[in-house]
Amino acid sequence: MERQIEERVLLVGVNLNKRNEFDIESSMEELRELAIAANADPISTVVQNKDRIDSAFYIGKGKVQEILNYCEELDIDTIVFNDELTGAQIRNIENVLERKVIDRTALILDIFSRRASTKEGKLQVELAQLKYRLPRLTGFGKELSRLGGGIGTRGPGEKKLETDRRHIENRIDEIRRRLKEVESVREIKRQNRIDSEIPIIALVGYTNAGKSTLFNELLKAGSDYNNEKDVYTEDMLFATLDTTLRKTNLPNGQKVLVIDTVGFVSKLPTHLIAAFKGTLEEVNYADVIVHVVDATNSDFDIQIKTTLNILKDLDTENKPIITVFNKIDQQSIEDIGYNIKGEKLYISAKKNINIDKLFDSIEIALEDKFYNTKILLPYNKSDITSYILDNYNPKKVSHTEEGTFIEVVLNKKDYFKYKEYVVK
Ligand SMILES: Nc1nc2c(ncn2[C@@H]2O[C@H](COP(=O)(O)OP(=O)(O)OP(=O)(O)O)[C@@H](O)[C@H]2O)c(=O)[nH]1
Ligand SMILES: [Mg+2]
Repeated sequence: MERQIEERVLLVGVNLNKRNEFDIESSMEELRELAIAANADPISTVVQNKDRIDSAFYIGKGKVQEILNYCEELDIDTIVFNDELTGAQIRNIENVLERKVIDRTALILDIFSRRASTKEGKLQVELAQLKYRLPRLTGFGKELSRLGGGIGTRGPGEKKLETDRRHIENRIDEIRRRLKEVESVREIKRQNRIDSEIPIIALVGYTNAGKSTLFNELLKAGSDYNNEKDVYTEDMLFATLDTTLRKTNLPNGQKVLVIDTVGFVSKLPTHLIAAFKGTLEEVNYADVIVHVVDATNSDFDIQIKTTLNILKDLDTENKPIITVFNKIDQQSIEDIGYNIKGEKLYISAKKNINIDKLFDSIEIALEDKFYNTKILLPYNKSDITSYILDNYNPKKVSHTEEGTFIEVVLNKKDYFKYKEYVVK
């Protein structure tokens, strides 16, 4: 475990009063939760109303002086800004405050660097961190870190982030090469999955919506469910960072793959979106997308928009989307009243409310790719019988005089291949 650093942080934001954005209180609250997720201790918040961002200081220069007083009074180690800063802004502010200054992007990258667990995830986070750092090299005064570490100084694993341009460029090249290798392995696996024609259900949505909780709940219906394989869930932003993919079966017996994905957040750093496109690409191959929404969050409408925008970027527009308003155990349906295209359901992943309805909707969405089949295989066709028993989860198997009778949901390819054995 990493040594616990009690980094005392001050959160700073600018209220531009733009429409269609989070209101500033929600945005600052989200920044506070992000700071907690990075193990920091958010001590206080400062917001300035402004018409536009100051190009030299982000906030007004006078405000920076005011913040210096807070920093001394409150014994602040680090100041976290709610938007991405330029290298010059970081340098200018650090010169006045004589403390480490980081922005929302560095904060998010820091959380990701602590949590990424797969080889690919770690490489992607490091790449995103280095690309973020490259144009800001002069802005980072490592010596200003009063704790000798903390947010913005960590890389995945134990590695210290590099500060030398040439080293960074070399490291970026090396990571790119290594990522290519990992990607080619993933491409082979993906091709195998496409060939096996097992349909894919992808759970997507804003961070903390309940995707992982729903993932575990959906897998419970599977015939070989084992709770030791449950994924991690937590009331915290970015509990999940790596895509998890698991095989299971629907109540109708049909085999499926379910994927749990990283959550989205507003102002997701562009480098990180690029980096995580790799793992999110799995969503491109999904047959159904289940968009999980936290119905108890007062900003769920903006969270929906943020998610849909990122999905659009991923080229998933022609896929069926089922929107599930989750946490309905804590929110009345009448209060939701949100208009959205496609199918809507109200569920609780935690309290198992309406999960059966979600299964029905998923089965219907997959219907045209699959056939509810009754098949009778003579005993001299035992190779076909074994193939079906190995690859499907039949609803019923019985041995009759004429052969093995199987009731099963077959995929299109197999249905037509074995059509001569289908019984009405
Ligand atoms: N009351 C209530 N809480 C829920 C429900 N579903 C999930 N939660 C809680 O919401 C929090 C977040 O759940 P997760 O499943 O980790 O959410 P996630 O979408 O995977 O979040 P990230 O991986 O961080 O993006 C946890 O504390 C869950 O226990 C629900 O139906 N009702
Ligand atoms: Mg999760």
